[in-house]
Amino acid sequence: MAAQGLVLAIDQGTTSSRAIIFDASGRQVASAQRELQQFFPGDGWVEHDPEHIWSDTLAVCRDALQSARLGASAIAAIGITNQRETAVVWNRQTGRPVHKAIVWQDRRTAPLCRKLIADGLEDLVRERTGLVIDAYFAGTKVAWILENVEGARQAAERGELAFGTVDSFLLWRLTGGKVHATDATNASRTMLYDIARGRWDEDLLKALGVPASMLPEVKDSSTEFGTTEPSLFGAAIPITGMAGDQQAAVVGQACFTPGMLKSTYGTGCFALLNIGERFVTSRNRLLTTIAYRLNGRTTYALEGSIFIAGAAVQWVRDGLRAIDTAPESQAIALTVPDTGGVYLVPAFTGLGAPWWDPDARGAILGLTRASSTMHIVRAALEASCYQTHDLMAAMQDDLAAAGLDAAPQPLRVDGGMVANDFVCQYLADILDRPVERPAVIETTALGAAYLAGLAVGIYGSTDDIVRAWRLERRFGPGMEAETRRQRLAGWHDAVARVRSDATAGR
Ligand SMILES: Nc1ncnc2c1ncn2[C@@H]1O[C@H](COP(=O)(O)OP(=O)(O)O)[C@@H](O)[C@H]1O
Ligand SMILES: O=P(O)(O)OC[C@H](O)CO
Repeated sequence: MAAQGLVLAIDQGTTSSRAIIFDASGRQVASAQRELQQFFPGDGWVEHDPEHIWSDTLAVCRDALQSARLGASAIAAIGITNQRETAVVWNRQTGRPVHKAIVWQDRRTAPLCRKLIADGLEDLVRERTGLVIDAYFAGTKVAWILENVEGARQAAERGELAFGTVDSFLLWRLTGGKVHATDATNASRTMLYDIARGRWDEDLLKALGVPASMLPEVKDSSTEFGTTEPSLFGAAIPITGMAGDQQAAVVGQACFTPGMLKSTYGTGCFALLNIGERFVTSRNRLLTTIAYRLNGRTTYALEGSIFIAGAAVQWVRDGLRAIDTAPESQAIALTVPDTGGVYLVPAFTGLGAPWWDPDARGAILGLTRASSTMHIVRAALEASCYQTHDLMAAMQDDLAAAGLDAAPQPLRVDGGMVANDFVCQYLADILDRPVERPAVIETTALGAAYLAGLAVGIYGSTDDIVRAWRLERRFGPGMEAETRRQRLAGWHDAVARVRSDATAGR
């Protein structure tokens, strides 16, 4: 046990930046949050200002310390977790970003991705990085910055520019420009990192024209990354944990055994299944990614990424004005016994796994004169459950193909949307497997705190984290098999209708 048991977790997300101070038992001592300004400068373009990311992060850390009336010396370690894939390029000399951060949701590099596919790189990318070629990942975003920012390519070739995902940029700033590093989970989201061999991949760097001199050092997820510049918080604090937010949730949910899985329902939904230390690629267009790297040992996960989950509820609130608040969706959904055959396919920004169809667009189908906003609200919630079903089915098939134990395990859920009991119950019904909601649904930040705490001895091993996990409620499946079959058939028909390549097939 370390002298001090408090850890400060920084959770820099897509829509907000949070700082949460946890004690050794995983209890929240204090927290602070700021909304992050979004920029939409073109169709399908999404940017953040790295200076906002930095100033908000600094502010929430200071606010959390202040609200707990704690000085920096009371904090044993900092853990950082972050929105993944978002790319920042900055000048090493001045520390200034050369462009706004290009966010994971940004689709501007779709044409470059199509070219990479036409050049026959799909198999290479899958075998080395575990990913599909898609604008989602950081690599093509860096290539875009080098291509489109005046002088950037020449500066990069002179070794003057640094690239990093948000964790890496924050680490650079927090250490006063001394450390340029990332962790293996974040590296695994760049499409530039060979996750089987654990090194940046020369062939992919060449294909995208990214100089190796720009890249951060890749470290374990729980290790010494550096210490904060003393002037920032009044004393230096060690930074000892780092992971992408979905991987941090795997740790926060204590999914340390192969076969265990978690799904996080925030803006989007990201399901990760621990597959152990063997790198297996998916035959169902799921991603293989690094779940965590501890003591030099890599654990992999299969990941299903759905771009719209809670964001569909936001749309029902702000676009449709059918509800005033997100939590209200539960009571409204329960006013009707079912959706009356209405399906909402929330392909607002295309479809993610397992379809990977950037040109699909959302739709509400099955409307009749009896349909009401209640049915649509319910359909928006059910959509996340159906999409999760499709991911789970793909995962089970991949597990069986890889010869791994295929017995379905309970799904551990977290994120803002799982406060909704209707969603959790419908999920259990549609998946036909138990859904477990933990006592702490801020598992992303908790996971970052665990990673940081592991490195400074607050936790002796992952066994301590397994013991700390607490169930709040278990939702058991209760739907008739025939009802489930019919609802899923209706959903798949609805998906077929919105897919951009479906028209030709019908
Ligand atoms: N009770 C609820 N029922 C349904 N959706 C909810 C509920 N509470 C929050 N949400 C949705 O969850 C999302 C917020 O979750 P959060 O984990 O904070 O997301 P993120 O980290 O992606 O910003 C929002 O999209 C919101 O619409
Ligand atoms: O910021 P979030 O919670 O929406 O998570 C974003 C994911 O990391 C994108 O891959």
